[in-house]
Amino acid sequence: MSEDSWAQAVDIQEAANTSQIESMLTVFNGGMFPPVSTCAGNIVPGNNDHGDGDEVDLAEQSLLNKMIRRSLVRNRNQVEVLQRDPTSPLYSVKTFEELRLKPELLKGVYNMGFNRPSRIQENALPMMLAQPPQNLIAQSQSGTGKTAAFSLAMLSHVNRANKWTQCLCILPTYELALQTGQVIEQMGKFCPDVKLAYAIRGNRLERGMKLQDHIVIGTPGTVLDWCTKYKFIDPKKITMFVLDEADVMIATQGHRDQSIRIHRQLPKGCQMLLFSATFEDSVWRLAEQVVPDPNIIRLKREEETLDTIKQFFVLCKEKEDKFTALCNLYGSLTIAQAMIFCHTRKMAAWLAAHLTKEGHQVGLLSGEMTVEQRANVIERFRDGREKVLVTTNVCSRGIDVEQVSLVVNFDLPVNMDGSADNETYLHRIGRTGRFGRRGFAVNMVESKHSMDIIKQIEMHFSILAKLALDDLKHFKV
Ligand SMILES: Nc1ncnc2c1ncn2[C@@H]1O[C@H](COP(=O)(O)OP(=O)(O)OP(=O)(O)O)[C@@H](O)[C@H]1O
Repeated sequence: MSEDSWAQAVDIQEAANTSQIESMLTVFNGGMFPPVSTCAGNIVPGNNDHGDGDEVDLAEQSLLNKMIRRSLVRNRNQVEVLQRDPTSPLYSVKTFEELRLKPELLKGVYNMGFNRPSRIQENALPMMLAQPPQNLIAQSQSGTGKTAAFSLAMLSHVNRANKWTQCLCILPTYELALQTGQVIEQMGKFCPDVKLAYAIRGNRLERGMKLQDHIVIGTPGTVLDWCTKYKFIDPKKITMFVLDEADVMIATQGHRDQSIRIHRQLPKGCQMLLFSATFEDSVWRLAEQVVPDPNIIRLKREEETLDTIKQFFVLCKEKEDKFTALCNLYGSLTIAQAMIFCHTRKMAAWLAAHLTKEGHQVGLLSGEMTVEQRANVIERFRDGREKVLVTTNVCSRGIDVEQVSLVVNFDLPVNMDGSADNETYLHRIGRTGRFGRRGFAVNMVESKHSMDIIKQIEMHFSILAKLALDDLKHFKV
């Protein structure tokens, strides 16, 4: 891909964003939204009627508690059932054996407790392993096994006899790089001679050394330094380049610039694999321009959300009201584990401090913390030592903690221009409902603006109202 094609693609993307924003503003100004009613802590189904008239008042928080409890009990055989349901993203026709994985990788997969591939694994693996190598842009819902899919591709791809880096995988955050590296290590447990290195902040190598690790996983800034400044990696020898959370990697300015600079050094013909749960239309077009002749796996809009995640919103008056609502929900948060998303670091710190003052034990993870602090918080959360994690968008993507049954959007996700950030919404709620598990997402709505945001999200995915009404049918107590 030439520098020009990146630049041209970026222009098109920015133009598309502008028209999208304009159309959103038209809707916003159209006065479609009824006034926000103020019933702090009441869980209201995400119905089209947002405040007056026939809204169903579910004031008893116990209802959500009961729903979560029941769902957790029912979680047990959910995966097996879904993997036999042709409409599920976990369904596959083939077995792992039929995907022709090397025996040591098959052993690794089964050792992780995977019985059958998911749809994305079944479809993407043959494309990623084909000869001659083929590029791929792939979209699949959150928690459906994308990480496992490209990890298997990298482990299959390396030639162990060659003692240099052959696969490069970049992702947007430190936590995600660590987590994905751990998946590769687990999956490659029976391929001990395949080596992996982490190009992440704080991992310092001796100057002048040449990496012999076959796979390098990391964040774009450090990977770039390792390729250009320190020359630990010879980028000309890379034959597989993976971008996870590819939409942010190619559309967010900082990541994009670094990804371009890394990509420019790779040899022509290096296989490119792009994965994400979301690709906004303009970003998809951008991806198609930067990846030569790609295979494509793309979801329809209505397939993007998972039926297993039930979504609600709560009407509140102001920040303090949201806090009261959250405390009322607290019993539900700690049944399994919960993640609470705030818009800013300041708000996350405020919320964590107030919850702690109320006697609740919570973890706090936000971008200004040191990498050691961040690693420590996420490890404690993974181990269940903290059942509730208060965080920002830094944890919205990719983090895989299977016990998370509830996501709370204390602040709804918004773009810089104040419009709904639909992609981040999907990633945030996707921290629950991992690989067929049931999950709940509760959105705090406290102003006309946030009601507008929830309405935009609801319209975008056409999902909130339908799921909530279904819930009422099934869970009425
Ligand atoms: N074939 C499988 N069988 C059983 N469990 C699986 C399988 N593939 C992946 N998993 C598990 O499902 C969970 C989600 O997988 P993974 O993290 O790969 O999803 P993802 O699509 O990358 O998610 P995200 O979009 O959030 O990044 C993980 O805990 C993983 O171990």
